[in-house]
Amino acid sequence: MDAYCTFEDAVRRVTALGHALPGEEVALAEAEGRVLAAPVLARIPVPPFTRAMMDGFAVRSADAQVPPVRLRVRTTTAAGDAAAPPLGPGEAVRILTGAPLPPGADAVVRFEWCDEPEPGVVTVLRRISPGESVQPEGDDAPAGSTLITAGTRLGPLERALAQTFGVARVRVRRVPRVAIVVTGSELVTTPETPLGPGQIYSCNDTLMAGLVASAGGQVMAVDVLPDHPDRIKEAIARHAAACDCVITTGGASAGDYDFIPSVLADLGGEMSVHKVWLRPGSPFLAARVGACTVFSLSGNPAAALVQFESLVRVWFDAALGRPAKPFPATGRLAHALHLKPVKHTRVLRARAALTDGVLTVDTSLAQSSGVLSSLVASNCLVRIDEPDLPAGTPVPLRWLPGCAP
Ligand SMILES: Nc1nc2c(c(=O)[nH]1)N[C@H]1C(S)=C(S)[C@@H](COP(=O)(O)OP(=O)(O)OC[C@H]3O[C@@H](n4cnc5c(N)ncnc54)[C@H](O)[C@@H]3O)O[C@H]1N2
Ligand code: MOO
Repeated sequence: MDAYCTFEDAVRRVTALGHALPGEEVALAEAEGRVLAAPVLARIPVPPFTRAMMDGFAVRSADAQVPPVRLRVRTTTAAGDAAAPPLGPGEAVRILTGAPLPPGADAVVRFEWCDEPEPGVVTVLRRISPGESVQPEGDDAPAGSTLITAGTRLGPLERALAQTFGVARVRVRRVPRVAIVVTGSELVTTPETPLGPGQIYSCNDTLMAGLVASAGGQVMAVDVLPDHPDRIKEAIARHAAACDCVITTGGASAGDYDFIPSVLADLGGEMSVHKVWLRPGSPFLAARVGACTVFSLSGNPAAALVQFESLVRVWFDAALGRPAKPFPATGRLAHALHLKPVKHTRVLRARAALTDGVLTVDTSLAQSSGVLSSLVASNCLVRIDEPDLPAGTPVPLRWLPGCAP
C-alpha cells in the first residue's frame, strides 16, 4: 500500500487499530492518571449521617416558630462524637459543625441567632425552618450511585471523591506500554555535547516521551538511532514484542535514508495508513506488527507533534476505552485566512483566548515545520479544511497538553 488517505480516513483507521486494553484493579492511592475501566460507585451515602452545617444548637424546628423561645440544653455533640439521645419537645443539643444530629432534631440554630442566659438554657431569637443548617444523610449522593463514569482519567479531584465515598480500589485500564524509537544520523541527545558538522540537537525523544505520558501511556524505552536500517529494524522488532505501541520519528518520507516504510514491510507489518493528506505531517505510517501498533511519524518535530495530537492520541483513547475525537472543541478565527489551496487538511498552531465570552483563535504564529519556537507561544491546534475563511469562522480545536483552560 502506498496511497495517501484523507485525514478522516486516517482517523478511522487509527481508531480501528486501538483495542481497549484489559482492566485491572488498583488501590485508589495508586490510581492517579489512570483511566477507569468501570464506573466508580458510592460504597456509602455521603454524608453518612445527617449532620450540622453550622456551630449552634440542634432543635426541633416546631419548637422555634414563635421566638424568642427558651430551650433546655441536654448535652454537647462535636464532630466525631456519636449522635446524642433523641431530643424531646423543648430540648436542644449544643452542636458543632460536622456533628451528627440527635434523632428528633430537624434544624440547627447558629450561635449568632441565640442567647445563652444561664448554663443549660438557650434562647432562640429567630424563627427556624425545618432543615435549616442541616445536611441530610446521602445529600451529596446516596450509596450505590455512579460517582465517576468509565473512561474518565483519575486526577486529584476524582480520587478525593472516590475516597470520601469509601472506595478503596478502582478498576482501571492497563497502561499502554510504549517504546519510542527516534531515528536520524544527525541527532545529538545531550545538549552539553558540542555539535559536529551537520549535527542537530534532537528534540523528538523528549517531545514524544512527554506526549505519551500526557496521553496516559508508559514510556518503556527511548532509543535514539542513526539511519541504519538493520538497527532500526532490530529495535522496532524487539519493542513490538514487548509493547502495545511503538512510535518512531524520522525516516518516514521519501529520502535516501528514509528506511521506515521498508523496515515495517520487512517486519511483516500490516500497513494501515501510509501517507495522509495532512499538513504538516503527511509522511505518517500506522501498521500492526504482531500484536503491537507501530506509528511512524515525521522527523520534523512540528509535524510529529501534529501527527501525535491529531492521530496517535486517537489510538491512546481507543486503547484506554475513551471516546476519541481529534479536535473536540471549537474556536472562532480571530482573522480571515487566505491559504494556498491544497488537498491537505491543515493543522495550524494557534493561540486561543476568551474575548467577550467567545473563544477566539489567533493563527498568526509562524507555521513553518522548521520553526519550533512559535509552538511555545501557541496553546492549541486548529483544523483548517478550506483555503479561504472569513474572521469569525468556527474551526475545530484541540488544546495542547496542559493548555486547556
Ligand atoms: N521528496 C520528498 N521529500 C520530502 C517529503 C516528500 O513527500 N517527498 N516530505 C517532506 C515532509 S512534509 C516532511 S515532514 C519531511 C519528513 O521526513 P522524514 O519523516 O523522513 O524525517 P527526516 O527526513 O528524518 O527529518 C526531517 C527534519 O526533521 C529533523 N529531525 C529529525 N529528527 C529530529 C529530532 N529527533 N529532533 C529534531 N529534529 C529532527 C531532521 O534533521 C530534518 O531536518 O520530509 C520532507 N521531505
Ligand atoms: O508535512 Mo511535513 O510534515 O510539513 O513538514
